[in-house]
This record gives sequence, C-alpha cells and structure tokens, in this order.
Amino acid sequence: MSDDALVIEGLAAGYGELTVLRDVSLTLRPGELTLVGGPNGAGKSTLLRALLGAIPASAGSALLGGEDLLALDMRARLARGLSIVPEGRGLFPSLTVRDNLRVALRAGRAGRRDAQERVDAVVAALPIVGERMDDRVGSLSGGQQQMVAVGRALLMRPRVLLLDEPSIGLAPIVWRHVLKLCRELADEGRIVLLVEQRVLEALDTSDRCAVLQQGRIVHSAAVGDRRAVEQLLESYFASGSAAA
Ligand SMILES: Nc1ncnc2c1ncn2[C@@H]1O[C@H](COP(=O)(O)OP(=O)(O)OP(=O)(O)O)[C@@H](O)[C@H]1O
Repeated sequence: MSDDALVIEGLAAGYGELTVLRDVSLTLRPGELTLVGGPNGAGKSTLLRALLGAIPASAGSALLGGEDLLALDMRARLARGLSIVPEGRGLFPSLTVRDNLRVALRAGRAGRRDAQERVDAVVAALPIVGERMDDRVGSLSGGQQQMVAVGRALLMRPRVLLLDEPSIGLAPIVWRHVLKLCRELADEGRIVLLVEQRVLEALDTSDRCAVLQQGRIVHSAAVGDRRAVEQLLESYFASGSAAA
C-alpha cells in the first residue's frame, strides 16, 4: 500500500453524546477518486468534518503518510494538505470572487508573491474563476459558484481534497463538469474524497465507491469490479437512498 495513502481505521465521531460514525474504515489513495454515497443523515458530512478536525473523533485513526491526523488540530491538518469544498460552498455572496479568494489566502497565510502564483494556478485550471474575478459571488450561477468553491480549495494546493455534496443545486450538465474536474484533480495525484447522494452519475468517474448507512460503511468496491458494484448499488437502493 502506498505510504502516501490516507488510511482511516475504526473511526468513530459525533456530536456530544450523539455518536454518528461507527467503526469507519476506508483507504484513500493518491490518484484516486473515492465516492462515498449514502442517504440523508447517514453521516457523510460528519465523516468529512471528523477528517478535517472540525469535530473530534472518539476512536480510530486516520494515517496520512503514516502520521495520524486525528492527533492534530485543524490548522495542522490544513498544513498537511487537507482542503474542503463544504456543503453549501461556504462563500461570501456579497464579496467579489477575488475577495473570496483573498480571504482564503489570508487564512492560509500565503505570502504576496506566493498568493499570486496560487491564484494564477487556479485561474489556469478554472478559467471561469478568472473571467468572473471582479463580480460578486452572489451574482454568479450555482455552477460558477461551485467552481469558485473548488478554486478556493485548490488555492491551498491540497494533497487531500474533500468535497461535500457538490452536486446540490447543479443542473446535470454542470454536475458532469464538476465530476470531470474532480477526475482531473485525482489524475494529478491528489487524494479526492467525494461524498454524495447522487451516486449514479458519479460512479463511472470514480475509482472506488463506498456506501455509508447510519454511520457505518456497509459496502465498498473498486468501480472496475462490476459485480461488486452491482451488489453495492442493490444495497444502496434497498436502503432507500436517493437514486440519481
Ligand atoms: N452540528 C450537529 N449537531 C448535532 N447533530 C448533528 C450535527 N450535524 C449533524 N448532526 C446529526 O448527525 C447525523 C449525520 O448528519 P450528516 O450531516 O453527517 O449526514 P449526511 O449524510 O451528510 O446527510 P445530508 O445528506 O443530509 O447532509 C444526523 O442525524 C444529523 O442530525
């Protein structure tokens, strides 16, 4: 197994007395796009929050290059290369695209020259971000806002990119565009973890897929293993998860 993988074992996490995730184990590899599907309330966002350090884990480990992320605070995890595109995007709608990126760069403590290089790289990857740089985020379409949210995450040059239901509010054609972008980001050697309810459209773009139900991984399969994927989809639909 690659030393650069993110190896999650026996992860448990929740909110106060409420345990949401139980015994979650997943291996996320560089160059791979891993899709975790599951119904509303299954714990998908909770998984990302626990990996990022926004909530504490009560058990388990998450080794990145052999180092346990769960022992680090959120700032240290960000410094190790974790970055998130949060559910709802988390942008400031009344600020311009440029100012949204500036806020992120300041939070990431990028120096001025370094900051410009990072912005240039984002614009090269996502030309729409450059085209709308001086527009207020609130005036952009949902798809364009999603590109800004992805661009903001890319500013941190992530080694591990976490995306929380980026399909929400997107037309199918825009969603497919976001998926293609996720594929490219994985192909560049990143670890990409996408949590989604709309798993069917995302499946063929992914390398691995897992189903989360009531805080547990109930199935996982390499997407190339069609038989395993069929079983996984059967369990997914039997659980009453959203279809598309
Ligand atoms: N801040 C919180 N405080 C307490 N409970 C929470 C909090 N956030 C989520 N939960 C609970 O944790 C469980 C899992 O929620 P989570 O948001 O992780 O699910 P999800 O799979 O991402 O669902 P969705 O698709 O609806 O976002 C739910 O029962 C939810 O009510």
